[in-house]
Amino acid sequence: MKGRAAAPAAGTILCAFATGYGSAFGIDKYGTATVELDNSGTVTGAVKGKSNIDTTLIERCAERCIERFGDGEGATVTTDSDIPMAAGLKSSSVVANASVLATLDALDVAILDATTQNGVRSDGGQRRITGQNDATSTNDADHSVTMLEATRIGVNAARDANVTTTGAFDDATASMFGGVTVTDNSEDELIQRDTIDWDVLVWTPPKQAFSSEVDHDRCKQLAPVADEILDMVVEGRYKEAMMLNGFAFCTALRFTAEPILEALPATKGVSLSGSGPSFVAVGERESLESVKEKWELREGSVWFTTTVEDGARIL
Ligand SMILES: Nc1ncnc2c1ncn2[C@@H]1O[C@H](COP(=O)(O)OP(=O)(O)O)[C@@H](O)[C@H]1O
Ligand SMILES: O=C(O)C1=C[C@@H](OP(=O)(O)O)[C@@H](O)[C@H](O)C1
Repeated sequence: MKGRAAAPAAGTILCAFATGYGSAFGIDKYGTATVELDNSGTVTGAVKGKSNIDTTLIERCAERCIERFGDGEGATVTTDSDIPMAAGLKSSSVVANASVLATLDALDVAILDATTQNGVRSDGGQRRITGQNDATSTNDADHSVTMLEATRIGVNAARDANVTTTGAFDDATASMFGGVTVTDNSEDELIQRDTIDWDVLVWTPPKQAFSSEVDHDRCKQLAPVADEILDMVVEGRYKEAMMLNGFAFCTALRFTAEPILEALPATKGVSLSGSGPSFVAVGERESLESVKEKWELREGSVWFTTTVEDGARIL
């Protein structure tokens, strides 16, 4: 049996390194995973076109799905992603979500949408929805699982593979569901989800910053600031939250805040994304064009994308 899935990248509104509360939004750039089950009893990972990448994360995603829903199968998991790795754009959440969904698909496990299951969707008049933590999140005997629980499988695989500090449930839900998500990463709980419609400008410098290597103690000192930012996020003041998050985490993670200054006052929605080194700016395309001109004077790539309302999907 074979399964295939895609998941989008994401940008940061509130980084979870300070308090465990985080917020992120899905963007229109995707990675995919293909899973082929076999009788070997062993799971092997591969990254298309690259041979020097640690495949522990994607292997643990498939293994966790097989341990829970399978019967000792082996598998080959292959990812194909043009999302820069360790750039702050959630490449790890993307491949984890895609690998989990592809494995569940290959195992013929039914994937339930927690939002429709609860009878609420983030459309029409009800923009912001809260309390999506499904009580009956999974039914192993029935061979079914909600997308929220599938997200938790990937987050736990990321913990197994040591590619995360808090588990990054904020990034994982933004990628799995699209829109804006707000989470408590210490409990892997989804607090809030919202839909937004922004143009997004990204600057990715030619460097890497691995989330597992951040100075967590230094970030924790930002707790009082992170509390203020969380209040803004819960009120839907996403752009102001990003601006404050950007200045705060540039200080803690020792990045220059110059790209944020360059984006002001064109947009308040500008931040370092995750553990960096990418920066993201959001708003109307016209006002972001002036930011693009300034960011293009820097080394690396500057590109436009948009937010996405839908997240990961089976292909
Ligand atoms: N295409 C991929 N295939 C397999 N694993 C990947 C892929 N992209 C990223 N990863 C995993 O994610 C890790 C990077 O995660 P992280 O440091 O959190 O950066 P990011 O911000 O990009 O998520 C890599 O070390 C690798 O384990
Ligand atoms: O590993 C983690 O716990 C986190 C990683 C960060 O993202 P990146 O992986 O994009 O740096 C950050 O945004 C998130 O809130 C928490």
